[in-house]
Amino acid sequence: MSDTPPVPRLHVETTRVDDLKLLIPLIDPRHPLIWMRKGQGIAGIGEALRLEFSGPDRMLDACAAWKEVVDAATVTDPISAPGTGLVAFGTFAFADDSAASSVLIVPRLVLGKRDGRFWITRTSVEGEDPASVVTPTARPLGPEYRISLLPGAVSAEGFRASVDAAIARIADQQLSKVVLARDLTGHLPAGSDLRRPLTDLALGYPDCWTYAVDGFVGSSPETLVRVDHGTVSARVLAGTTSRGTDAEADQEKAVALATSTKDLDEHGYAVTSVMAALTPHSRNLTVSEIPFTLKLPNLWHLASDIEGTLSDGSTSLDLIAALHPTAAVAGTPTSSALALIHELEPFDRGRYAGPVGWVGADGDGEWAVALRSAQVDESGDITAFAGCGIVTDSDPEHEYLETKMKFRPIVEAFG
Ligand SMILES: C=C(O[C@@H]1C=C(C(=O)O)C=C[C@H]1O)C(=O)O
Repeated sequence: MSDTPPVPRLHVETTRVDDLKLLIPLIDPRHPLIWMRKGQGIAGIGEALRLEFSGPDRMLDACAAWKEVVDAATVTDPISAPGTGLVAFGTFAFADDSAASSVLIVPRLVLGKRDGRFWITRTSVEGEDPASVVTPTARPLGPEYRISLLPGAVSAEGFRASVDAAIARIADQQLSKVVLARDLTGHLPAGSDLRRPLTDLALGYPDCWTYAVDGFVGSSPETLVRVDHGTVSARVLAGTTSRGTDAEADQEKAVALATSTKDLDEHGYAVTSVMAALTPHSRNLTVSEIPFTLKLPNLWHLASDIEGTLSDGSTSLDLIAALHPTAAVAGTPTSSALALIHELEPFDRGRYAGPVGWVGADGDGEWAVALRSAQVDESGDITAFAGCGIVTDSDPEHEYLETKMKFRPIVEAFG
């Protein structure tokens, strides 16, 4: 079921600018919109249009609604690069029955930087004075704050017990892999400036997608899908180990991960699920022959890059609908894994592990799996989730420690 307002006519104009310094100081402290990696990306200010979706068809409904918005819009875009012209930032709930809304937001103003090019896109709704969309200036960050995030619905013992239960189901051959998460919760002081944690995430995790959409913030290393002028790509992650305490130990960790049967199995399920979802929409789909080790400040992941050519004109929204949920965040087979998640996780994942990113007028876009994330509500309540893939050889204590590593970006950005 979706709840979409009538489609307004948007007037969108992109202009090239000489330079844009840092994006984060320009955005709204309470309602930041950002998508960036390696210092490049797009930042949004205000809302020209907000579309909300829910239910099992939330992504397909978003595809249909976005087509209507695009058809009704007038777009002037002399640059025509990823992120210029009409764009919407989006975040989608993980589960079909989630109480969390899924949204597409077209900002009034988008500021972008990519490959040495800088631009501003102004969007007004028909009938409005386009001059009312003013260019922002950098605002100093609000007061510093540090909060603690503590176990919410699931304690450490509770999580280990769920992992045990999942291992038993796998031993029973009810499924091959399931991804189980636990939650941390906290409360932000009134008026907290969300640009502070976002700055920490963007600087601390430059190789990850730092995002903020509708109070949902984080830094994800996993590209669900990227569509750019007919090419489709994805980065699949699954299989994790801690960083070593010195260079030699670190290298040993990476080698052990790359040769661990347990992690390679876990990774294989995730790659297979992405290949199966993309194959009907692509040709020449290739995947790294063997997974490589991806080094992040807090951990190592096993990673595979997938690339191909779009064969059926799908938009990035069509593809997130086809891909979600991959075995990196649900399990294998998908339906049994989702049923077990429902049974063992006593919470709604909200937008955690769902698609987060942006879509353009031509359907191109970049979407990450919303990992290393936190949802900040208007009241200041904050909820974060982290999970890990459970397979037959998993060990509950080890998996618990893995969630701790995965919480680190968010815990340190807010703490
Ligand atoms: C589920 C998460 O991460 C996913 C699970 C991984 C694993 O089990 O090794 C690795 C990367 C992600 O695909 C998370 O960060 O919460």
